[in-house]
Amino acid sequence: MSHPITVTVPATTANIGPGFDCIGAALSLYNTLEFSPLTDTEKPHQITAEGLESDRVATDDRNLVYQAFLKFYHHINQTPPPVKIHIKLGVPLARGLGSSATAIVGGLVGANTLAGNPLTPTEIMEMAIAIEGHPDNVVPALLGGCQLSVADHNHRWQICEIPWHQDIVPVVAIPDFELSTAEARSVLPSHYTRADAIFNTAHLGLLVRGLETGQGDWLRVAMADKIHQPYRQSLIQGYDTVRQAALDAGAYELAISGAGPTLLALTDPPHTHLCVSAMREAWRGYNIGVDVRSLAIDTQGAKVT
Ligand SMILES: Nc1ncnc2c1ncn2[C@@H]1O[C@H](COP(=O)(O)OP(=O)(O)OP(=O)(O)O)[C@@H](O)[C@H]1O
Ligand SMILES: N[C@@H](CCO)C(=O)O
Repeated sequence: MSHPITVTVPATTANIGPGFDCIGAALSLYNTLEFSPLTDTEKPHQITAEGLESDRVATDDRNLVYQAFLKFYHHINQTPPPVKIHIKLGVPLARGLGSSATAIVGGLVGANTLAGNPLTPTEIMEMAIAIEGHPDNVVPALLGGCQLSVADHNHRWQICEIPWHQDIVPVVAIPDFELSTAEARSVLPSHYTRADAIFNTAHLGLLVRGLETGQGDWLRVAMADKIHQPYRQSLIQGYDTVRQAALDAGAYELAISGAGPTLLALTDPPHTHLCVSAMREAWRGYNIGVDVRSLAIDTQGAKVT
């Protein structure tokens, strides 16, 4: 490794209502990871972090960027080189905006670049999905855009980009409490009724067409879900109030972003400012600090410079 390498990875919002574990979109909010050689030392790594909540990031062997880095070298049967990793955090941790995906994708892309790109982008994607356990954050984090990921009978992934209409604005309300994905998955049932399966199938189909066309009538209906949101709403104090505030301000609908607790409203440009302030005020009514932002869809995914 001779030159420092910088990998920029976008946040992602997964599920978008009915697309549990299969659809997600990249957002214009980023983590930046710098990889450089570590010389004149016995240590295998030196990990530092700055920015948003950086004191909450492990800087030892448990660091998720480093874990992914190690897994990459194990996969290619090489000894990992001593590495300095500096993390600039823009994506809040454990809030449902794919922070773990940025770490996994960043660690794999950084390692692959340092090693001279022995793995193809598809192989990196497959490794990222295997580490994260589901594709809906890591795939858009890697590729950008809104991505639907479907495994075939041979466990190969078909990745389908869903066009995102330019007039659909994602607004995220990020509260100042964490909800780990593991906890938010632990409350989900293991079986669902046929009615619930049909409900989500129909709504995901409508969501895909709604995102593509920007048709408000479809988007108002399409974000409903029976697989995860009904079970997670009680973990997010203020959910109903924030949702109602967003709808009253003109949002099409609101969904839990990823595993939560961030809430994602989809709206149109004329209602964006109203929506931002309504969601902020609604959560503040619960004495919950909140950072509300209107974002854009990132179209580039992980970038190496
Ligand atoms: N930049 C980072 N460097 C190291 N570890 C990170 C980084 N970002 C996230 N992590 C790890 O990932 C954990 C959060 O993962 P978790 O899956 O619970 O939430 P999330 O990925 O932010 O949300 P979601 O998957 O719902 O979108 C953090 O607590 C931390 O251990
Ligand atoms: N589909 C995942 C996204 C969060 O990692 C979930 O909702 O649990």
